[in-house]
Amino acid sequence: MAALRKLTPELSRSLLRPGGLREAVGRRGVRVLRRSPVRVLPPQKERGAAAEAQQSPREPPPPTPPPPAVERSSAGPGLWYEKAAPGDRRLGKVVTIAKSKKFRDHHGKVLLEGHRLIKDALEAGAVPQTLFFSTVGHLKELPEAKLKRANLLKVKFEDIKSWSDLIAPQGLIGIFSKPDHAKMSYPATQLTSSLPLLLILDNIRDPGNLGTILRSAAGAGCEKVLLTKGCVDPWEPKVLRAGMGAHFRLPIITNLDWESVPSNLPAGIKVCVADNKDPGAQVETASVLKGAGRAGSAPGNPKAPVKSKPQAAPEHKDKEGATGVCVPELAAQYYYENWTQTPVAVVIGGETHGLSADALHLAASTGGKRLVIPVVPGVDSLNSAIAAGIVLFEGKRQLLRRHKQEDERQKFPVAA
Ligand SMILES: C[S@@+](CC[C@H](N)C(=O)[O-])C[C@H]1O[C@@H](n2cnc3c(N)ncnc32)[C@H](O)[C@@H]1O
Repeated sequence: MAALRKLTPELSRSLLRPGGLREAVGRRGVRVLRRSPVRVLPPQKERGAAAEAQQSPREPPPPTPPPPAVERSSAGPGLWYEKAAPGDRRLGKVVTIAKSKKFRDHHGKVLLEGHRLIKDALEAGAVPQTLFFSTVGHLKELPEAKLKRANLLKVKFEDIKSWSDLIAPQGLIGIFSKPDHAKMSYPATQLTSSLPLLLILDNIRDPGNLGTILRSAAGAGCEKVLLTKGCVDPWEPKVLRAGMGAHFRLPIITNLDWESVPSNLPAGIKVCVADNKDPGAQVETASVLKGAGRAGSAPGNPKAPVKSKPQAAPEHKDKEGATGVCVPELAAQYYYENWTQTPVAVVIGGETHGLSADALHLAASTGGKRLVIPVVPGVDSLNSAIAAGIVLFEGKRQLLRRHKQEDERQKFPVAA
């Protein structure tokens, strides 16, 4: 009976509600209340009255649950950030993006780590989506205006450390929309130092090499870099790390097939190839299999046996009967002899197979040459990044010297 008395106020409240209640007997003989499975709604007016009755001061409606708590703090005017709860799924995404090219391509997102890289990216106009940081101080060092549309998420340094690839993580990682070179604005100093010198990369597979080459290209003042299909993704974390910000200093055009390379080059360009192949061997084998490895050592005398005019050789079959793609003959010269004209491009071959037949055809069609870095006989080819550095900085030296000579001719014209 005591239990029944306890229920009485609840029962009376329930009876006020439309739809009615029915009583049922509980397991231990105590009457408990159950909602009727069928609710008959009164006409609209009565429902309003019932609602009013529910909202009377004596009968307050049950409080609506509050929205999920999001702790937001200010990092400056108009700059709000959240604190990540343990197990926040956005943190997991970071790792996925970092590791999967497929994910990066599919979602059009890239991962950038470290203060300097993120600052460079923001200044070049890259669009941040989410920024993970461990202290508010990190945000203060970045251009504030560029952060306003990003999700800012404060996480524990230990978490960043556990995702980070860096030896000394800085506590700052960002997910950005994949930058579009056509929409980037590169640093003024880079633009004013830019030379009519382009770089084409042919199957560079190693992330460390690609990053190092991009860094050298930016340092030499290259106008842009073209990456043919087969090169490693430049947005891979290891490439970004080795690139040291080069990605945001000059246009990098990716995933090109050889047919579309010429349309990405300025008109009238000469394309040269950096080549470790011994031109002496070229006389005997005017054609090589497409993609097959070629002689690895640099020549003693690169000029001796080659013809100066490039010409395409016909297709042939090799000993095993596989159809080969013929490569044209190209004149060879040492890299330190004059090869620059305005504009000029250099192709660097891949680590495994060296220069492709496509690269050699492009060079032949533009009147380009093989550029040879002489090495001690018996020493194998140079690392692609080292070769790129040597050739690019020599190209820079030649272009600047020519520029200086032209300047002097204009200042002090020789009287006819
Ligand atoms: C590691 S090498 C390629 C080795 C490859 N196994 C071959 O035999 O061709 C990669 C690229 O670096 C450049 N390179 C390496 N050594 C060079 C040299 N001595 N002179 C000019 N370019 C060189 C070439 O563009 C070459 O295709």
